[in-house]
Amino acid sequence: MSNEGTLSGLYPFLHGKTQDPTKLQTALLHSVAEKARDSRETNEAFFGGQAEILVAAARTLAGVYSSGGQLFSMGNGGSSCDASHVAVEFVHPVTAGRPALAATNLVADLAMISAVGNDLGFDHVFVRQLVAHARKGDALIGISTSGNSQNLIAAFVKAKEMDVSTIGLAGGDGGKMKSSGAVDHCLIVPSTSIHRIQECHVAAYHIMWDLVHTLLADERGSAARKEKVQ
Ligand SMILES: O=C(CO)[C@@H](O)[C@H](O)[C@H](O)[C@H](O)COP(=O)(O)O
Repeated sequence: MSNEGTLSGLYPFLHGKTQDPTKLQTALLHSVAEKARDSRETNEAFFGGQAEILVAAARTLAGVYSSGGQLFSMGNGGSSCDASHVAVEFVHPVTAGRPALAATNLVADLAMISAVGNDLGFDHVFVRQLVAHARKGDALIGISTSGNSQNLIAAFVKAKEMDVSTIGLAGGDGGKMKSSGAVDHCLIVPSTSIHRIQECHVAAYHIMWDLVHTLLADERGSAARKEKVQ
């Protein structure tokens, strides 16, 4: 899936070993086209293969919200930014008229992360917060390009012990996120390129957010119709 290796010919240009500006421009344009194609193909393969898992995850999350639960999000590095983005998306909907839904980003508090990381170890930074804040019936989403970040896996395992629903966004072969059996809905981007995986993750949680609102609106509509009939 990844085409990262095929572009290694570009690097001599960037290190000034080749002085031909025309060749460099051609190589740069070629790189844009190649990466855009890879991005498109990865996106199509991902959503083509995993739409049902995405809908199932959205149904679970809509159920959590309609029962008064909330969402927690987590990730490392670039995926920590995605975890933050997920929480903002739910709390502060960009589309007018959609209700705010409770979501907490477990990566937001540096004092918390440094205290738990320093005292107990980095593997505990999400588990600790989950135990403190989550309740039975809530949901946890974890984002990892490799699927192998131990702090996420530990939190997923703890979430299942606490009856918290789990949604995972991974890449490659899904790593431990898939093999742990602790993730109820595991979406795996079929690529080994971190960038392509991250791009699909953003699209996946945007779509999931939209599906959750659609499901909740449908539920409100059904309840209103029932009330009218009675
Ligand atoms: O890919 C980026 C930035 O885009 C890196 O910062 C990356 O997120 C970090 O290496 C993470 O620690 C990787 O963790 P994970 O995605 O495998 O869970």
